[in-house]
Amino acid sequence: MELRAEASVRPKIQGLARRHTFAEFCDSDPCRESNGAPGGPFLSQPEQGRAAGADVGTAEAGCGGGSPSPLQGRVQAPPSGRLQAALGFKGLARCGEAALGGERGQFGNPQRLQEIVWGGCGTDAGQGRLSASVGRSSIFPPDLDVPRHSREPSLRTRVPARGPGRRRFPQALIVGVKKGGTRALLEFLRLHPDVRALGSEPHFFDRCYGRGLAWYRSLMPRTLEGQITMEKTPSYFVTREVPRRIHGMSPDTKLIVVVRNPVTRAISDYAQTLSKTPGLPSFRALAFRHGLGRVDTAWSAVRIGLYAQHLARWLRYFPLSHFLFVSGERLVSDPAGEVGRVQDFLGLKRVITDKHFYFNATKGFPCLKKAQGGSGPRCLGKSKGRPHPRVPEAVVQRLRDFYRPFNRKFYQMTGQDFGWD
Ligand SMILES: Nc1ncnc2c1ncn2[C@@H]1O[C@H](COP(=O)(O)OS(=O)(=O)O)[C@@H](OP(=O)(O)O)[C@H]1O
Repeated sequence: MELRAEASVRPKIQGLARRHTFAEFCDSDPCRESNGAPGGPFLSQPEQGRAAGADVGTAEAGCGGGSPSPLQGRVQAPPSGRLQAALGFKGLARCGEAALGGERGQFGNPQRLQEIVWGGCGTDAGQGRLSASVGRSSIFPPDLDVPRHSREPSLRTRVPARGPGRRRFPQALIVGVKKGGTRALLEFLRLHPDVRALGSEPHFFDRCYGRGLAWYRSLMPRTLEGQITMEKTPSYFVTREVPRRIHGMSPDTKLIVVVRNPVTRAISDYAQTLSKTPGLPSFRALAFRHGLGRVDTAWSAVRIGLYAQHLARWLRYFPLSHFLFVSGERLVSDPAGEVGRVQDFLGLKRVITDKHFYFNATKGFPCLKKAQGGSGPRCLGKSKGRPHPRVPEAVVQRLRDFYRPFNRKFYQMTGQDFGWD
C-alpha cells in the first residue's frame, strides 16, 4: 500500500480523485526541472512519453531541493560514491547542465557555470569561503540600482546589457518548505504576466551569500515596472541565517511558505533520497533512535517539519503580515484557489484561475493546460509526485503524535488550521 497521509484532501478540480502510483511522466533531463528553460520544468505530453523510464535524478537535489540531506546528522563517515550522489553531488553536475540550458544568457559559459554551481555555493569548501567572505558581502552597496558596470567590471561581461527592463532584487520569495509543492507553485505563478521568476534555485541566502547581493541580482530575470521578481529556494525556511539576510536585502520582502503535512513531507523527502540511494536504511531506522523510541530530530527529514520552530526564528525579523502560508495539500486539490490567495497576497490581479488547470489522471496531479512559453498541456516532471515507499502504519502514527503539538503551535502562530491532525 502506498502511503499518502494527505489522502483525505477533498479534490476540487474535476477528476482529482486518485493519486498516481507510478511516474509515467518523466523528465529525462532533470535539469529542465529547475532551470527555467522554455516551459520551465513542465514537460509536454510528447516529451513525457519520450522521457519515460529515464534517470530519476533531479537538479533540485543538488542545487535545488537544497535542504540538508535527509542523512545529515546521521552519517559520520565520508560519503561513498552512491551516497555522494544522494547527497547531491551528481545533482550539482546536473544542475550545471540545467543552468546551461535554462539561462543561456547568463550561464552559457562553462566557466561561469562552474562558478555558480561549485564556486562556494553548496559545497563544504564553499561554506568555508562563504564565512570568510561574509564580511565583505554584507556591506550592502550604497545604491544597487546604479548601472552595475560603473561599479563591477567583472559582472559587465556576465550580464548582457540589452533587453527591456532591469534586473531587480526579488520582492517576493518562496522560502519553503522542501517537498511542500514549491516547484508547482512557482510554475503556476509564472503564468502571470506580472511575475518573472528565476527558474533554478539560486540558494543565495543559504549557500551563496558570500557572492554578494550584486551577484544575486545579476541572476534575476529582467522586469518591467510593476512586474514582480521572484525566486524559490525551499531550504531558506530552515536555515538559521536566512531571515536576517533577507531582511538585510529588504525588510519589505514578501515571504511565501508552502507547508505540507510534516509526516508526508518527511516521507517525500526520504523518497527523493531513496530514489538515488537504493541501499538507504529504512525510513523507520532513520526517523527513530531505537526501534520506535525517540524521534530523531537530528535527521533533517524530521527536523524540517517542525514548522513552528522555524517560523519563530523568522518572526524575529519579519511580522506575520509579511508571510503567506500556502497549503501544499490544497495546492493539489484546488490549485486555482491556492494560487488565487497568492495573487491577492502579491497584490496581483487574479489572472490565473481554474481555466488554467486540468487534472491529469495518469500523473495524478493537476497540470497546466498551457505552461508559460509552451503551447500544449504540461505536467511537472517525474520527480514531482513520486510514489512513496511503504511505511508501517505504526511508524506513521508515532510521527503524527510527535508532530501534533508542533502543528498546533504552528496553527496558533499563523492563525490557520492546516488539518493535519
Ligand atoms: N501539480 C503538481 N504536480 C506534481 N507535484 C505536485 C503538484 N502540486 C504539488 N505537488 C507536490 O510537490 C511535491 C514536491 O515539492 P517541491 O516542489 O517543493 O519539492 S522540492 O523541495 O523542490 O524538491 C511533490 O511531492 P511528492 O508527491 O512526494 O513527490 C508533490 O506532491
